[in-house]
Amino acid sequence: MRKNIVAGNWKMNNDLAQTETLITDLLKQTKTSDAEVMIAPTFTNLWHAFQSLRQENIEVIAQNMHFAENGAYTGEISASMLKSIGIQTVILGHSERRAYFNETDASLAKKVDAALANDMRTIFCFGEELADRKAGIEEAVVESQIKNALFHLDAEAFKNIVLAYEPVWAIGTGETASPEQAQDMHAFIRKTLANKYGNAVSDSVSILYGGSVKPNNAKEIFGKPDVDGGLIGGAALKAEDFYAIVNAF
Ligand SMILES: O=C[C@H](O)COP(=O)(O)O
Repeated sequence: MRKNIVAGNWKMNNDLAQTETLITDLLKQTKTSDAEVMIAPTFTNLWHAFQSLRQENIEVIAQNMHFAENGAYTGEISASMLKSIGIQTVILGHSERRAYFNETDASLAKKVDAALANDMRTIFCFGEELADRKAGIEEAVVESQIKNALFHLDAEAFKNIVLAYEPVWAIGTGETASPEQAQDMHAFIRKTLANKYGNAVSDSVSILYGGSVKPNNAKEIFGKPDVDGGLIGGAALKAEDFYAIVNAF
């Protein structure tokens, strides 16, 4: 079902002590919106964060996982390992994973399958680079990322998929897509889904925007009809800023 979601992607930030401090600060905040709240700490802090927040309205999610169930994949973590410590949701396809760790639409399709096979929810990220937007091919790029990684799925699978549109040029740069640019792309994404799966699927999938969302721009971005929340990087590292964004709905 389509929901408002605000997910904080902590990326490779916060050791255990810093994680404890940030969680303490998060628990001091008041939520006034209906948004589902999630945080994605590093793997080493998932168990601690999960234990600290299991009674709270903050879901602890993973930033990545491998597509295999187990085996000789040094340094990797599987869906069932995440499930075994209570993690139900995983971010897949972040542009940093694609850029620095050679993740491709094909490998991401396998990861999505592994998450679904383990009954996990996926926040699937995609988005164009600056050169794509300058060349006017941003919709074609986004369409191919979605098609190549997700269109082998049946309609039922989309109950466990959340989409996150993150234009690469807006991530960590302070340069946000305008609310209109975000809305235009989100409407295009919904149309792409509708063409393949029909309106029942396209209307029910949450589509998040990510890329320099801050307390001072969240309200305008979240006010657009096809924007169902945000995937937040830098601003998720300060509890007050993160909750100002959560409460922007
Ligand atoms: O996963 C989060 C996105 O990469 C956005 O990061 P940012 O809010 O620091 O631009």
